[in-house]
Amino acid sequence: MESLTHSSSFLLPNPPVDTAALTYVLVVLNRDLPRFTPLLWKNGDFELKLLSVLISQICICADGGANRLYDEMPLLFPDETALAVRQRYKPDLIKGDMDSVREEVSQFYRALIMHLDSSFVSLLAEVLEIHLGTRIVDASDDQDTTDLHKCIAYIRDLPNLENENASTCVLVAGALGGRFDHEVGNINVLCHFSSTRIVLLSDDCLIQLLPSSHHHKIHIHPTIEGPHCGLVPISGPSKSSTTTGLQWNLSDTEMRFGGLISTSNLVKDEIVTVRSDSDLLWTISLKKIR
Ligand SMILES: Nc1ncnc2c1ncn2[C@@H]1O[C@H](COP(=O)(O)OP(=O)(O)OP(=O)(O)O)[C@@H](O)[C@H]1O
Ligand SMILES: Cc1ncc(C[n+]2csc(CCO)c2C)c(N)n1
Repeated sequence: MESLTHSSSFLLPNPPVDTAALTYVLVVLNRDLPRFTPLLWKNGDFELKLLSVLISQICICADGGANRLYDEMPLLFPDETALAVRQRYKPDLIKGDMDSVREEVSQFYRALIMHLDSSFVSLLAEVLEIHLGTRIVDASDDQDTTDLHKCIAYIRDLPNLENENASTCVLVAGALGGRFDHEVGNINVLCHFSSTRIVLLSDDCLIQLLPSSHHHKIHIHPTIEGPHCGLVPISGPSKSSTTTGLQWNLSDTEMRFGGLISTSNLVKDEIVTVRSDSDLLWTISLKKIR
């Protein structure tokens, strides 16, 4: 069976080069904006941003997630004007049923053409006819899937990412805390799009799916994450799960809700390995100091 490698190196202030092996897409949800969100925005610099349009790194707001970006991103940069911050962190797309995003916010981003200082960049944009204002996609006709689901479906179907599902990683900011129905809905999105790498993030922890189709090798970065972690059989009972690198390892162990699930575990090594006959959620705490 093939092995998948996982790493939270996207949260490091200076990510190692191997982070670039994945194409990251950021989705901002309608929940407190994690304070590390600017770090996830590899393309916060507008020149890089333009280049990154060409390599498909994008930021999408799920409906009311745009309000969070508009209201809360400037608070993370108290020495700058709100306008300067909003210009730098402009979403490429706002998608959802549009019952939460405020009109002034969608109007602001729709009209926002990135401020271009570099004549080379503006010329390139002109030649390539790149539209720099935010696209707004109203998907209010679908009341059966969540806004996050709609955003992931959009990413999965992007023509230039279609054949690169395995090397695309969607980082979802603001996925946890607050309403439990939303949290469960977000976890359900991990299960629905199980072949897409998706990481749910809050200030406190991250959650991702470890599909049973693969063995898993998780690189732990102790400066930013751990030690608390958990493994949860999310799609039904697991007859056999085996791990290394944890304080309480599983060894061909059965897990199910109502029986044993692995919560309040601790990472011990810098590499954790997991294999299971059932899809598991991996969760690890994130450190406050970053
Ligand atoms: N409290 C929360 N916890 C976790 N995720 C959330 C929370 N609130 C919103 N989200 C996420 O942000 C997305 C956009 O939120 P938004 O409030 O715009 O959704 P909504 O469709 O208006 O929700 P609802 O109509 O149920 O209030 C949701 O699809 C969900 O993924
Ligand atoms: C059985 C069932 N339960 C809840 C909803 C409602 N719902 C689920 S996702 C969504 C869109 C939220 O942006 C809405 C309104 C439904 N359709 N079917």
